[in-house]
Amino acid sequence: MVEIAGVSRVFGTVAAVSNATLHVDRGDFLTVVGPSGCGKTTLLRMIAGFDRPDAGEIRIGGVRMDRVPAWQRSIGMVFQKLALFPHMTAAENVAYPLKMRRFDPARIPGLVDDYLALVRLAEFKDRRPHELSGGQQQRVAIARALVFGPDLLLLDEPLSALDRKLREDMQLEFRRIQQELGVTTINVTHDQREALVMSDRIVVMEGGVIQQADDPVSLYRRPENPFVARFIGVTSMFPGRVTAETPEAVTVTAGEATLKARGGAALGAGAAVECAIRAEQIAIGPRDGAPRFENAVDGIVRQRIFEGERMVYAVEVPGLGGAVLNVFDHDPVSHSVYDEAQPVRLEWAARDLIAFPAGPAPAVTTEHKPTGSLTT
Ligand SMILES: Nc1ncnc2c1ncn2[C@@H]1O[C@H](COP(=O)(O)OP(=O)(O)OP(=O)(O)O)[C@@H](O)[C@H]1O
Repeated sequence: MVEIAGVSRVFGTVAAVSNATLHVDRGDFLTVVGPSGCGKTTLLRMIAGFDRPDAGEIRIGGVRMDRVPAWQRSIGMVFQKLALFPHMTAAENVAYPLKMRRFDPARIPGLVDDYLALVRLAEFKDRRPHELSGGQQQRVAIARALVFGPDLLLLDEPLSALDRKLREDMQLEFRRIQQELGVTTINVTHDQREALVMSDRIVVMEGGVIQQADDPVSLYRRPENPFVARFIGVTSMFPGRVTAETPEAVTVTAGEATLKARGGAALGAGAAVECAIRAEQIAIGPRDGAPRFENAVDGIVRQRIFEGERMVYAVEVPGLGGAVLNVFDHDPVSHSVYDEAQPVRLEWAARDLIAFPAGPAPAVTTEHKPTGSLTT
């Protein structure tokens, strides 16, 4: 449905987007996620037609977009700053794009009612924006973006102005509507949770470069470089060196510890590595407990935070050069609780420790489902 091939955009000396290649299947919800300044809005603006690539090409529905102006593209948009017309009712706001596109006036009231019902605002149709809550206003914006049946929906941080509870409700609401209509959607956000909750596929960007594109579970399970490992989930990192390697497992020395890590990376004995371990994969227990996993290190609790559904520990590990590892205990009610300054043992399975080659992340552009090459 959307094909982006080798797209670059440079502003002066800033490479906002570098050689981005990705595709979005019809009906998919794709989220571009990355920290502030990573280039995600620039990419979205080029898809919308508000800006043009310096190199590469964008196709929507098989058609090259080079000479198609924004207003001729069949795209609905919802942005963080809502552009609802304050003097119009919800129904008039939703009718607006239909009037602009010269829909048959006899069809307009029915379409407006259908789309207000879709976003569960049927009984609010006569209210003006200031008479609606933030979430309700956002629903009007969604109805207005979709009512004319666009081929593509673009979302640019549409939920970031909402408070947390409302934002989480609206994430599910967006997903419900998107699945009900089957509209192809590209969303940009800096919020990794939002990306995981809403998307069929996620593209992680950093420094204008696509770092990884994958479905949410694969991205979480198999980050391809330290940036993705750190950005998605809560991950602790520490340096090490490979001492032995088989296809199944890598043996790493890190500080005074010898650890087993997930295999398959073909690093080679002697390679310097960055080790990554997720907070929820680490088990915390007493130092004299029976061993449970291949890897074990002794540490001292430096911080403990009770978040209700989980306990969050920061544990200093002198044997790992003083690295501080984040640990989640997701059953803090039935498990023992450890105090600050208390000695503990941390354990985790070999399959959960990832050894990445040390050094700058390679500029990889990976696609889980590769498409054929594009021809002009
Ligand atoms: N019109 C412009 N002129 C000059 N530089 C720009 C312009 N637009 C974007 N940039 C630069 O390009 C880079 C990418 O910007 P972009 O807005 O795409 O990032 P972003 O990931 O959307 O960030 P944020 O989450 O903060 O909106 C940044 O370094 C930004 O300063």
